[in-house]
Amino acid sequence: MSSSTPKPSLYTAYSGSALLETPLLNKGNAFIAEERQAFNLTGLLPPRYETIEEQVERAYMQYKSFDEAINKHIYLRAIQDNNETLFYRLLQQHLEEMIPIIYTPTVGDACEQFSDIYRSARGLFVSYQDRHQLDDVLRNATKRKVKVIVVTDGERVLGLGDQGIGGMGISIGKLSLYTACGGISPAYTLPVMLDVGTNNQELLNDPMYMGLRHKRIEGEEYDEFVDLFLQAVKRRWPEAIIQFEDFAQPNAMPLLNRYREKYCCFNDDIQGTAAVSVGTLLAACRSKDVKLSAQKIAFVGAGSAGCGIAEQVISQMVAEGISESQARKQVFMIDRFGLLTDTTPGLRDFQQVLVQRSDDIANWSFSGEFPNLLDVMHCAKPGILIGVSGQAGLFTEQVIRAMKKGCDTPIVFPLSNPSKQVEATPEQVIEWTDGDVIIATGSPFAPVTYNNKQYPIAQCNNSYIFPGIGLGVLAVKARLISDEMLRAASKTLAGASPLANTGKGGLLPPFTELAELSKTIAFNVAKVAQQQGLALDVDDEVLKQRIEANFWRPEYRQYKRISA
Ligand SMILES: NC(=O)C1=CN([C@@H]2O[C@H](COP(=O)(O)OP(=O)(O)OC[C@H]3O[C@@H](n4cnc5c(N)ncnc54)[C@H](O)[C@@H]3O)[C@@H](O)[C@H]2O)C=CC1
Ligand SMILES: CC(=O)C(=O)O
Ligand SMILES: [Mg+2]
Repeated sequence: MSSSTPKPSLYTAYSGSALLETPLLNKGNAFIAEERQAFNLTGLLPPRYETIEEQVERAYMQYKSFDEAINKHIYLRAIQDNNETLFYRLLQQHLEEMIPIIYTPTVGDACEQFSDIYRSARGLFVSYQDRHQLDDVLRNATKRKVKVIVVTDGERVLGLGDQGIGGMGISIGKLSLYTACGGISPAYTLPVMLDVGTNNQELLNDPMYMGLRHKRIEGEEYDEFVDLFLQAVKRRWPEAIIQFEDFAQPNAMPLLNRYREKYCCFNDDIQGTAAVSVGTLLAACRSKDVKLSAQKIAFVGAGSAGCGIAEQVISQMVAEGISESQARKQVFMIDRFGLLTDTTPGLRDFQQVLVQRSDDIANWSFSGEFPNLLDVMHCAKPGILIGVSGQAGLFTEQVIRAMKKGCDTPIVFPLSNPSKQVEATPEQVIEWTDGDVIIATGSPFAPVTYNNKQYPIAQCNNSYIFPGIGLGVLAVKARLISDEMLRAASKTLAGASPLANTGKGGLLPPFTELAELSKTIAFNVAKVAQQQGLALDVDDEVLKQRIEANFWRPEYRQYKRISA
């Protein structure tokens, strides 16, 4: 991808080693002779000028020399910390190969090993001990004009539980996708780790662990700290989008509810996941020529992601014409102790509205206190099964075979990340359904060949949604991120399904098409924001131009010197 007009020169006061050590500005051997002279770089670089294409070639050769995914990750992160333009150019050229390295599944290993593999600083570590000087902390950020923040407290990183400070890895990975797939300039992105301690004893015992070495701060103190942080963000970058990422269940929904009307924020695991899942389900239903509202759907894992998707599924069913109470009857939430019913104790408020009524399951036969997943398969006969439990192997052969007996062409989405936490592998699901299945996973899986037929495996991951949301929100300076805006993203994704559109190919378009798709998502999201009075009212042509103008490309600019 290359822009038609060269970018204007960039004026900078940096020079010498400071310029080479600023990843947003560093060009390595791509500094031309005049720049080397003007910026005191002569002698600091090998003499030969190189184009970015030549640099990419060398970097790719070096990348290939690593066998293990985690080492490839460390290598790519080092390039990112040295020369961001080169990093994104390399990524752009090898997107399909490298997304699993910078994102799920390898980012999971990077979070687990964060302190062991730590090389250099990136983003902001906002720690509880610094709570009285958050304005100073934010002022220290190396980026001056921040437009997108991904913030985590590391308590539920993918399906890997509490990773403490290691959560920074997921904020970094998400923002890399904002740039690679949503064109948000890396100059405007900021990964944030809110360090409130960790309850992961292994980390607390680990001499290498770099975070605060105490149990997590909880309750009022925690809430106050998050609030102080958000207020400081608002003062420093009033228009920034804040993406809450990988907060654990007790905090995820309350934080979203507390701030969704106040700040331009969203929770990726609740809302982004709901948008991508409903979009992918709509595509799956369209390819089967059935309506989502005619389906029964079972969830394994009634947490943030599960309940977020379920509510969005219900909205979609209602939009298709059935009543809300009927829609709720068609949704079966299964958690650790079985099906959520009106007699299940200790449910959170967002779970209570998703229970089955005892009356409605009175004629079910099951032996435990609550029906388990297999009972739900036998008694409800759902056509859709979604896994968001973070627990590997919960979709057993017995479960999948029972499901297949009860419906035509099951739709099975084991969405837990990273790959090692998946509820069942695509290979297993395809075998247990004799190849008659529509499948999508949260992490990438290679296509499966079964009975001489090839099955591409769609990656139903919120990364299809958030880059386009970011691009759209920034294009019209939206004040808030509404459910309707997320629904527009979801619908756009559903409309781009090769399988639903042509009867062939993947359920979702490949990641290599995501940059273009993100622009369409951005446009549709921005239109809805305008209609809701949440954004600048520009006409469609101007909106398209703004989206293009905001879309950063990894190309070097020429530098001109300004005095310090
Ligand atoms: N594909 C995607 O885009 C996304 C995938 N996810 C994945 O979903 C998983 C869950 O994420 P959240 O909902 O945020 O976490 P969460 O902790 O809020 O929810 C997980 C739920 O699973 C339940 N669970 C645990 N063991 C179970 C069992 N044996 N049977 C039934 N339920 C069980 C827990 O009690 C909990 O309620 C993670 O693995 C995450 O990686 C989350 C967001 C996006
Ligand atoms: C994809 C994602 O956000 C998660 O697994 O938490
Ligand atoms: Mg997440």
